[in-house]
Amino acid sequence: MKRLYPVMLDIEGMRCTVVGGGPVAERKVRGLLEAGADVLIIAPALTDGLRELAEQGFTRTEEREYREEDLERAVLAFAATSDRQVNERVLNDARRLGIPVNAADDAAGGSFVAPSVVRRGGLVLAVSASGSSPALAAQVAAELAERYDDTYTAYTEWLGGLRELVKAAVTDAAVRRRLLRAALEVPENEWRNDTDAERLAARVDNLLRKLDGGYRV
Ligand SMILES: C[C@@]1(CC(=O)O)C2=NC(=C\c3[nH]c(c(CCC(=O)O)c3CC(=O)O)Cc3[nH]c(c(CC(=O)O)c3CCC(=O)O)/C=C3\N/C(=C\2)[C@@H](CCC(=O)O)[C@]3(C)CC(=O)O)/[C@H]1CCC(=O)O
Ligand SMILES: NC(=O)c1ccc[n+]([C@@H]2O[C@H](COP(=O)([O-])OP(=O)(O)OC[C@H]3O[C@@H](n4cnc5c(N)ncnc54)[C@H](O)[C@@H]3O)[C@@H](O)[C@H]2O)c1
Repeated sequence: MKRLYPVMLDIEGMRCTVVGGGPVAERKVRGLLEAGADVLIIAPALTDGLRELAEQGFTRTEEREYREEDLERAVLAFAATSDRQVNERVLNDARRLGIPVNAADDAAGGSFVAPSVVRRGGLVLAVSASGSSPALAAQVAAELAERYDDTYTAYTEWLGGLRELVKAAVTDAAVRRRLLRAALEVPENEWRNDTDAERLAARVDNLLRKLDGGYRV
């Protein structure tokens, strides 16, 4: 089994080429669109879902067989056809061009695998079994989706706003760290009230005062 290195890529506005137009390609395309990618789909036949996305202008689509030029300017490539030889060509072309490539039909053949993903605003949970069991990855992600409900969308936003303030106001790194950890103890009924900049600033002040030693900015 490969030892994989996880990353969270910023692909907003960047060209990602998906070769194939079946249900597997559709799943990849939807994930790419959630990250704001500029998706190009190459396939002679498309699922209804992919056709709809193209008609609504969310993707560019070429209804034909793959050729190497399709990878031009791509930052990511996906080989998701049902034809092993075509997928192999996509893998080789992408490698030659230095583009990271996903092989939907071969866990070991690509340069990255697609994890199962749960999004809660800024909180993104990605689960992989490194190709050994996509079903397990999906099951664990479903469990996480229950554990981390939609509350985490607003919670992550609150934490992000608070952290910006703290980074600007607290110069001591050790204090900053303790404060940001203490922020995780603030109960939901309290952080929900921090609806404007003034209340958020008061929260930072309050957390600072509660730290050992009564440190204040
Ligand atoms: C996570 C997820 C993300 C996504 O696709 O976006 C994903 N597969 C999902 C579902 C799924 N895929 C398959 C089943 C049937 C049950 C089973 O076989 O287990 C189910 C379950 C279902 O459908 O319920 C069959 C399958 N998958 C691969 C092969 C080829 C091979 O193994 O060689 C075959 C055999 C095909 C055949 O038999 O012909 C290959 C890959 N699938 C991966 C990802 C990568 C490794 C991920 C990892 O292990 O961490 C990897 C290597 C390549 C890649 O695509 O990146 C998505 C769940 C999304 C969600 O629901 O959240
Ligand atoms: N990674 C995964 O999660 C996963 C899950 C199940 C299956 N698979 C694998 O992924 C493959 C694709 O699955 P699917 O269910 O989407 O298949 P599918 O048969 O529904 O679709 C295959 C697609 O490939 C396109 N295609 C064929 N030749 C092409 C070419 N020369 N150029 C461009 N496009 C071409 C077809 O037009 C079609 O859109 C399967 O063969 C299987 O090996 C992967």
